[in-house]
Amino acid sequence: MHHELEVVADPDAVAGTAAAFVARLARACVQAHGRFTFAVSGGHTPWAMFARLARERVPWEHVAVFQVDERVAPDGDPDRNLTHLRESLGAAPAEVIAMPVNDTDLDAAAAAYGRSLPERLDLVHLGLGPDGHTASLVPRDPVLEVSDRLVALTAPYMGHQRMTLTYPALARAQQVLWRITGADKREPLSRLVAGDRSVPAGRVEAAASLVLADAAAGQGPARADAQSPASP
Ligand SMILES: O=C1O[C@H](COP(=O)(O)O)[C@@H](O)[C@H](O)[C@H]1O
Repeated sequence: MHHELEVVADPDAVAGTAAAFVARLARACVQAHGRFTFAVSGGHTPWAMFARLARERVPWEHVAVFQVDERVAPDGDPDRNLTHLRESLGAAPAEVIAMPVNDTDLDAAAAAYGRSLPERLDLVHLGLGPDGHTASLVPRDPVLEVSDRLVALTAPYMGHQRMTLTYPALARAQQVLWRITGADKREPLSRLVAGDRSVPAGRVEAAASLVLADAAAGQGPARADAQSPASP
């Protein structure tokens, strides 16, 4: 698929540009159809963007936040994406639809989460691992081949089993926003924008894709690719 790439100076500029993009899209979607459906990824780097987003003009009472992926770990665990998401959103009155990773029957829980997803996700926010993973679509895991479910479980990866949206769920995105920082992402970023399907991120399909990267990640071959202003 085609990715628009915008390279900005540093992680702070990525966070600010991404937050402004999300806020503009949220306002436009709420004005157009009364709701903004937003799926968010986890990891270590998104939270600066969410802290900035909390200061933007967003119609939070009309925002539904879904999770892109989650570690199977207890509520409040520092490894849970939800823990950081809730902290970052603070008092923003968004509806958060958490992945049910504490259910005893995780397969049934994943299927139930799949049923809760809307037909259309206005925005899916994704990160990129140094190994080319995105969401919890991790290299060599059978989850990469799941085509009949919207939500699935992985084998243990970096300390935890994960629940993740699958490629068919990500394909419900009207817009994907990738937020990529750091020199360790340079190689996978090059592969992503080149459409290299040998890395998990390269297999994501969606209606539109904007890649926001800092200079450390966006140097090299990726930098020569298309650049465009970040507006929805
Ligand atoms: O494990 C994960 O890592 C990726 C990348 O995280 P980042 O902090 O390096 O951007 C993330 O997108 C995914 O949601 C997460 O579970």
